[in-house]
Amino acid sequence: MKSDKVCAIIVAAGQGKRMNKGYNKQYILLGEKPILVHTLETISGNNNIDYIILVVPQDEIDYCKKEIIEKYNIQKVLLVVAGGEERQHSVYAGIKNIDPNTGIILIHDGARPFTSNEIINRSIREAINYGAIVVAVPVKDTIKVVNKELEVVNTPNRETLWSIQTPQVFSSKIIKQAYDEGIAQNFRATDDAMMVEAMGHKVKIVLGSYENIKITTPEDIILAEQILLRGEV
Ligand SMILES: Nc1ccn([C@@H]2O[C@H](COP(=O)(O)OP(=O)(O)OP(=O)(O)O)[C@@H](O)[C@H]2O)c(=O)n1
Ligand SMILES: C[C@](O)(CO)[C@H](O)COP(=O)(O)O
Repeated sequence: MKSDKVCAIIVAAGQGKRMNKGYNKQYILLGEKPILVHTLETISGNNNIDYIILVVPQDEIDYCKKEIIEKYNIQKVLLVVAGGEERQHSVYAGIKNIDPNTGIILIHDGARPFTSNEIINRSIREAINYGAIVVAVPVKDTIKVVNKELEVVNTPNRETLWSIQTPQVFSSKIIKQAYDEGIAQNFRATDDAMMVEAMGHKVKIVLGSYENIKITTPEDIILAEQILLRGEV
């Protein structure tokens, strides 16, 4: 029996509040397809990924099965499960449902439709070697740390700063242990690597792409339309 399956957990159980649409941002059409369909097509089309667990809000499970997976004929989705209050609870819902023969878990935001096969393949390869990787790009702006009064506290050296994206890819043993411990301790993490860092395991950066944006606020849609057009040329 194959004991090194690669699982992709796609977290799409947020509410898209900052998009302010009145419905979940992942159903906004980019070109002719919802954002979530673009994401799922890239992930399911990747030959290194064996199966997908899709995490969505409890009351959107049936809608996603019918209007996303069936309608757009998305392959490899083994389960659609309900997410939780914060992103980390949604990821954990996915982790708890993996096939026991899974060796690698790739975690990706449903709201990042422009990852690529090249990034996915490279990140899986590095995770096999290293155990824990995050895709990221160097920050372009100068970043300042400020206090509650908005006074500048310090300016970190930009060469040490990277903007973190997904996919984030891990050996299943490492990420499972990190999430079991982190959730039990109510540790708050805005990405998956933070959970692994908290357990003392090193995490390595894999170079991503400035096009691998997370669609968060309305102006991201304008940028996303342009990225999509460029990809279709
Ligand atoms: N409880 C949550 C919160 C977020 N996510 C997912 O995590 C990814 C990154 O989150 P973000 O872009 O911040 O999405 P939302 O939480 O939906 O946005 P907002 O904070 O504006 O409501 C998204 O694919 C989102 O669906 C999730 O699965 N479960
Ligand atoms: C995981 C993530 O995509 C890394 O940039 C991001 O932190 C998730 O977004 P959120 O706004 O924190 O939910």
